[in-house]
Amino acid sequence: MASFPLSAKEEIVERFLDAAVRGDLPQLRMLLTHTPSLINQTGYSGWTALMLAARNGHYNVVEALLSHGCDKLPVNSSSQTAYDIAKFWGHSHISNLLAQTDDRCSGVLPELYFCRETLDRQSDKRTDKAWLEAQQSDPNTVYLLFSNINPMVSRCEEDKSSEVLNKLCRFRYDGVKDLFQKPTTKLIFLGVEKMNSSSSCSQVQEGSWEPPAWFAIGTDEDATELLKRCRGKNCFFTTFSPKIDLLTFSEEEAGIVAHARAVLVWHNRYSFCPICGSGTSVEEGGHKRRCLNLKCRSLKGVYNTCYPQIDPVVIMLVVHPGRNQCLLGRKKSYPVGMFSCLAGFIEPGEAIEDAVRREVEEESGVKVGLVRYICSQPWPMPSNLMIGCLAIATSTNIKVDQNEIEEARWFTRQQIAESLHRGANPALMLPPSQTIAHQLIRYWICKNANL
Ligand SMILES: NC(=O)c1ccc[n+]([C@@H]2O[C@H](COP(=O)([O-])OP(=O)(O)OC[C@H]3O[C@@H](n4cnc5c(N)ncnc54)[C@H](O)[C@@H]3O)[C@@H](O)[C@H]2O)c1
Ligand SMILES: [Mg+2]
Ligand SMILES: [Mg+2]
Ligand SMILES: [Mg+2]
Ligand SMILES: [Zn+2]
Repeated sequence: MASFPLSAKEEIVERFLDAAVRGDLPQLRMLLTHTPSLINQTGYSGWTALMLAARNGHYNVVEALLSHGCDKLPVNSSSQTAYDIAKFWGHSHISNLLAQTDDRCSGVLPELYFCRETLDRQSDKRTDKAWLEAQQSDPNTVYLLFSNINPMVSRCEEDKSSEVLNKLCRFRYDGVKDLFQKPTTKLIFLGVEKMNSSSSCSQVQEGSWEPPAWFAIGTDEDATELLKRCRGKNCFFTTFSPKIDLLTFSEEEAGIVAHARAVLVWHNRYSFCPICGSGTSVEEGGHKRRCLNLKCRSLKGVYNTCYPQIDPVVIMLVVHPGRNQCLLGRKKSYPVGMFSCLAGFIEPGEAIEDAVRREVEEESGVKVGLVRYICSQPWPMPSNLMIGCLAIATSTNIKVDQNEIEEARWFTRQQIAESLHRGANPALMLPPSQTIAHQLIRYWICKNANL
């Protein structure tokens, strides 16, 4: 077979990869110092230096590559990451190293967006009326304002490179107390601040530090009037494209928004007793509604209609029986090129596993066998609980239910890894990292191909 001379660039890539194969750390370091862009390059074999070092058991080379910020996500033509390769060849010290360092190939999910419990909910305090009243007028208490279920926010101008764009507007008692007089105002006790490094040390030591309480206020007052309380600051309510706006809080604030929105939307929907239609009173720091009709059945025994409701939804990454492809679908409403995990509401009397199997078959015609729960995420659009699973398909033919989704397709690990690694490409855009769908997909890619 004729061989063609290598270009200067190809030659240096091959020298770099050869150093990784041989475990020649000084040579590898020298090349990397001269040409840092070599780090994630692949040669003719389609393997990166990390894969080659992992294959040949060169722990120190893997370590050096990782310390230079090497990407662990790329896969070879057999859809194996460096982690898979190290594991396959029995280099457990290397696969352990690849699994430990950072979030991405560990097969361990990072904390999900909307999941951080920034406040201590102190649910026992919800029935302590005197304590709640004292907190309301306390000058340290923090109030968040919601127009309907949308929080008042200001644009974060400090760090333009950050993904955090919106910051919750915080008010003190004097700035909002007039709203308490209105009968339609809802006041939700969200919890108290957890002690952290910013809590005053001397006060904590003396035991005199009382963590500030946080409340959400839901009001139907005119939004423009409400915004005047910010005195000219760049504030607004997240009414426009709520999904996008709600994904641009800090992790700390996202969890608080998820809690408040789900409770407020429940108040909006359940202002009258669902059992007898009478009016209701609000109790327990906004976490309960009691029917005012003394003869109502809801006052006897436990009625879940008295408490905030959430809707459980299954969301699943369906894996091909051959393990190297996954099934993603797109709704008409998705941005062009975006595909995501299939999802659907759990129906009454249905177990999670059955809901997964039914929704996948309804939407794509694909049959599912094994279902494994992975993680969950509150999804305040407005009050879903997303239950994330991996599911193994037992059939592969796709027949889409056009009412629910526009298209479903099998994607290879390579296609997914490339989209995660290089960002959106015209063929495949994955949902943003704040979604459980994205994290399930990443989790599957980062794990060993054998589930
Ligand atoms: N966080 C994520 O990554 C992510 C990804 C996909 C979907 N989701 C969320 O999951 C939810 C459900 O997904 P879906 O729309 O594909 O569900 P789905 O496939 O069950 O289809 C929705 C349809 O089912 C019916 N339905 C049945 N029970 C319902 C209920 N309790 N509430 C509302 N409608 C019900 C309605 O006709 C509705 O149009 C969506 O609202 C979406 O917000 C989140
Ligand atoms: Mg669906
Ligand atoms: Mg469905
Ligand atoms: Mg459904
Ligand atoms: Zn009633």
